Amino acid sequence: MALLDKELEVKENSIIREWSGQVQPALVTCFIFLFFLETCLWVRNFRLKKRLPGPFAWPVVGNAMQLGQMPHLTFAKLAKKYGNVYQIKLGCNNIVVLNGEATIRKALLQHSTEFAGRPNFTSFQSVSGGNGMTFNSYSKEWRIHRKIAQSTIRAFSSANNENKKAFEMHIVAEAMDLVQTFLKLSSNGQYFNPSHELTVAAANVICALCFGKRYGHDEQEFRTLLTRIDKFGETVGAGSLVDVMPWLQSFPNPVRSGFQSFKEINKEFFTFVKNKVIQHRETYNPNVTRDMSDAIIGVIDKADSHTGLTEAHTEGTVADLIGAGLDTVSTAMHWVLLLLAKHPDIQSKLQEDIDRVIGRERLPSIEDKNNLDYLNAFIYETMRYTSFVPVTIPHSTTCDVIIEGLFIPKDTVVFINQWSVNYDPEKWKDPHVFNPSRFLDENGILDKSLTSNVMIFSIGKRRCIGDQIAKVEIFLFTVILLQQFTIEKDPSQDLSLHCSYGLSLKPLNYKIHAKLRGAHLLVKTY
Ligand code: HEM
Repeated sequence: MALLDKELEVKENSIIREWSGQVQPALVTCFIFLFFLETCLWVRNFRLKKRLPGPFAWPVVGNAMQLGQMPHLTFAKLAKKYGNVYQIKLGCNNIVVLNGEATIRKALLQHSTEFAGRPNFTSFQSVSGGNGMTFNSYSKEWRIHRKIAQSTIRAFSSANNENKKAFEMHIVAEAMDLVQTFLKLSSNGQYFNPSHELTVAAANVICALCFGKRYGHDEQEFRTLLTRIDKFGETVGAGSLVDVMPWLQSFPNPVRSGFQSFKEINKEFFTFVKNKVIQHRETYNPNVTRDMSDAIIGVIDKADSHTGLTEAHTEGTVADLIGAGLDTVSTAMHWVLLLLAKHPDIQSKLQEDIDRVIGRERLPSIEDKNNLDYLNAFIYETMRYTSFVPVTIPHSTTCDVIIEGLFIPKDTVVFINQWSVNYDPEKWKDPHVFNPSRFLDENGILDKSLTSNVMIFSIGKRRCIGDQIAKVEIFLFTVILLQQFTIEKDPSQDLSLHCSYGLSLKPLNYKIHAKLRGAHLLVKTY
């Protein structure tokens, strides 16, 4: 038996050797053929001006291997060589990359409809049950959908004084809860990673608006859900390989397992939101609008008009707002704390201003915003310097379009490199230096013509619809934390600006200590 096994083994080995002896040259020939074919096509299209400028794309993978860890930096480098509009290839997909303020403005404002689409990516269909607004392409239905989401946000944050105040109180309440949590985590001189607490705080603001409910910092189920959502942006960010190389799904590899967990995260998150919306539907009273979920149910589910939208879109909209609202604001606050700890001189100056304008006897309010120019400058500089949404969610062209004299066909995927706007050396002196004062004029007043040059919320038809509420949240969280604490870095750690890449850039783990500034903490006033 053993002999037979040995014989079979020998036979198998020789078959494998023979097979690989035939297959390997065939593979190499195939690759060389593909390479020459690709080169000939590239040269022909380039000569016939059928192809936009851009780097040579390798067969099968295109330029995927050239993107590096931080694709937005590679995109900016390539713009120096090929101009502000060029083409790369990821897998078999042609992708146009737009760089620089003038080009991006021209595309997204002057040709707003042409650039308002979203690619038909598989990963996008897993988000918000496939019925959200953010990841769906441009259409008549989509326009109605976006209007509903936009007016719901406005109604609950700025439509009238009463709602403005209620929104402000939600944020102040969360900020004060964060103060208590930081105090606990800093007890006995401890240093802690603020990441999770910031996510809970941001999630609670948007959950309070959408569901009229908030969660405690130590509610385990909520914490687990939020930790998993943290990974969401890695798959939908520009340069993610899941959608452009579908063949990666056919054998075990990190991209495939990343996509599996992306689908699970989305399912879990969407089920959480859907259940809340269903509870709202069951207790819905048309005479009392309790929160954003009720408002959206009222406009989509209960409306007589033929919007083309269904109950599934109601759930998709709420999921969109929560998803977009928590990750971005918490990432912004993550950078704010890191930069405060890294620049104690800037932090002291901010606190001096806060003490002068607000003092220690009352809580800050949104009315203080106009009197705190240096703090506003600090927040704008944080957004510019970190450019933490470096490339927008991928767009696509809704029809053929010509930009900067270059032809882009319908349904082309378009990456918009916001980072290139925020680091343009023509616009910003020493862009790699963190300097909030660049936004102040000689009298220390915020220069609004400069702040409008920071690009982080995108522009045009796909511009972020939560920009105003995000700015209010970031201002109130920052001013309250700075009034109560001095943020100190862990002396045993070098505070680096290294971050992970995805839809948003997130700082890598760091630790801080929140040192109480006064003898006692202001009592809760809500
Ligand atoms: C500092 C915080 C935020 C930043 C930096 C930010 C940035 C962005 C960016 C870059 C986009 C993509 C635009 C594009 O594809 O061209 C976007 C889209 C969006 N944002 Fe925000 N966002 C923030 C906060 C929020 C908040 C708080 C909400 C709502 C609660 C929100 C809701 C949305 C929605 C619904 C979209 C999709 C718009 C569309 O596809 O038409 N965002 N945001």
